[in-house]
Amino acid sequence: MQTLTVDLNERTYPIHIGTALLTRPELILPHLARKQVAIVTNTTVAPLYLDALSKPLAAEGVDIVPIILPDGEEYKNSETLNLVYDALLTHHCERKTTLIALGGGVIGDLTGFAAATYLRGVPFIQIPTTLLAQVDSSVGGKTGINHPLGKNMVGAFYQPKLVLADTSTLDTLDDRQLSAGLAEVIKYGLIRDLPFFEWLEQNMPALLTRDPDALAYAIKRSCENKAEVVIADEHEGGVRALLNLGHTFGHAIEAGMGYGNWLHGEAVGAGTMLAASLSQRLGWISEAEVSRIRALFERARLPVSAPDLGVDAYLEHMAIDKKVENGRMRFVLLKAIGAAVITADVTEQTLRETLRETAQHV
Ligand SMILES: NC(=O)c1ccc[n+]([C@@H]2O[C@H](COP(=O)([O-])OP(=O)(O)OC[C@H]3O[C@@H](n4cnc5c(N)ncnc54)[C@H](O)[C@@H]3O)[C@@H](O)[C@H]2O)c1
Ligand SMILES: O=C(O)C(=O)C[C@@H](O)[C@H](O)[C@H](O)COP(=O)(O)O
Ligand SMILES: [Zn+2]
Repeated sequence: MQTLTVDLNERTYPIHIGTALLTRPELILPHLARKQVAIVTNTTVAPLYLDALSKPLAAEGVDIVPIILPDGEEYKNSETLNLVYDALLTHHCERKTTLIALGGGVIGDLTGFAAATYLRGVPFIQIPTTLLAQVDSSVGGKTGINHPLGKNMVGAFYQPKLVLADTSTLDTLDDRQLSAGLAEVIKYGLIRDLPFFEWLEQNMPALLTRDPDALAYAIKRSCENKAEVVIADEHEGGVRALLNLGHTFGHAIEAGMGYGNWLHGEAVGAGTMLAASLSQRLGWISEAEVSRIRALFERARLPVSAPDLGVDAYLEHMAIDKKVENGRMRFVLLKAIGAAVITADVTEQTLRETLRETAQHV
């Protein structure tokens, strides 16, 4: 097992990464304020991993409240959040009850927001079971739910007490979901870590065939990158926005296509290609660099062309992006592979030209 630390003063917490961690209650017990946990999961993950997590904890005298939600991005909303509050209240969960998120990013984001708001805040633990959740969503404390008008529009910054990334759970993940997770892995290389990008170019076949050492390294390096950014800027006053590369376009794709139709990672992949193309139009990166980025996404089996929602529909979705400041959109763009910046210096004409590319790819 490898352990990283997200150093945030009184909110500091460990990320444990390794195999067969789910069944080790000794990793969880020190982080419980009392011996009661509510395990929030979904109808897909519960039959796979709920018992493996619950039974060893119950054997240590922990009272378990299982909360099993419907599965899908389309359920990351206020109705499902209310189901969590209902269950917590029905079972008399208290301020020292710990919420455990067992699942992918949807469960993690929603459970984290429930924890931030139930009784004005209860402790929570992230047990991510998708690659995407292990490399990104379980770390850093962004929690929340979707609104019909926009992704993650209601939420809170609320850090977990512990992240337990059991890489054995990835054995049951399908290939499409594995690729979706790789989109966020590639993101770290693009925004701040050229050597990691180069490592990914060398090791993509090993990742796709689920070589355990390659996966463990990719997860660790991703979490190190994410932790460094979050430590520098927990509440996204500045540099944290770089973690949003590809997301301004990507969130528009997810909402515009209907939540769940494009996976988050797929939308980030296609959105990152639009960000790369926009960076090229501004003269910041070369055509050769754009091709190199496209080649890596293609090898990760991710879409590199965005759907044709229509330019105006894209602009409408993007106008309510969380990075908008004084009514102006701000974009995360590339100065080079491994060097992202945030800028508001994009004319509507350049943006429209970039978005018109989407129509050419369908
Ligand atoms: N908070 C953050 O910083 C952050 C970062 C990135 C993404 N996100 C959010 O995360 C969400 C995407 O997360 P995701 O890609 O994990 O999707 P997801 O949570 O929908 O999980 C993908 C699918 O895999 C299933 N699953 C989970 N674990 C499994 C396992 N071990 N074996 C088999 N099936 C399994 C799930 O039930 C689901 O059907 C989006 O809502 C996105 O906005 C948040
Ligand atoms: O942790 C962050 O910061 C990120 O931006 C990580 C993203 O991968 C993630 O999808 C996040 O939820 C997007 O942030 P949002 O603020 O645009 O919802
Ligand atoms: Zn993301």
